[in-house]
Amino acid sequence: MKICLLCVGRLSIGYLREGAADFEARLQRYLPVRIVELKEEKSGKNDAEYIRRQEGRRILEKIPAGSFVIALDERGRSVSSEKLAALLERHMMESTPELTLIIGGAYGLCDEVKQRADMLMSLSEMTLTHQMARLVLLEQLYRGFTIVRNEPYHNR
Ligand SMILES: C[S@@+](CC[C@H](N)C(=O)[O-])C[C@H]1O[C@@H](n2cnc3c(N)ncnc32)[C@H](O)[C@@H]1O
Repeated sequence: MKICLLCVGRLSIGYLREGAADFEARLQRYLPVRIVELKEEKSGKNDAEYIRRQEGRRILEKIPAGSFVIALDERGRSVSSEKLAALLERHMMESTPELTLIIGGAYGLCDEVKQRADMLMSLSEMTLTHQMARLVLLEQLYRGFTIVRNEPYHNR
């Protein structure tokens, strides 16, 4: 199995870039990880729906065929680290070719992307910046694999 992260926007903050690179490198020990950064829509500044739709179009074009799609949304299903680990393990056992996780831009994800997703997942009920969400997600994926492999990282 491979992991693809589709992210609207870049990591412009140094400490988040550094943290994300660290967890991405740790994750690569378990499986190939590809991070695709998509352009943030700059036009239509006061039209959130237009921005979401434009960014949504770019996201939908990049979803790899045959992948299981998880869209990140604060209103999605909240899962514990153990449940995320179980989900990762299940997809590896079922030979899912690719897990695609999507992080939206400043105005979130459009309905078309949410409908395309197989699951909407929340990292917290609180709203994170898309840059913070990327770091938290990478850490949780790494944590998930250490749980699957029973490696020392997650202390319960
Ligand atoms: C600044 S947030 C967008 C907030 C937007 N107002 C909304 O209602 O979705 C940018 C992106 O980060 C991700 N994100 C932020 N907080 C999150 C959370 N608590 N759980 C899951 N994803 C989150 C989502 O993918 C979201 O589209």
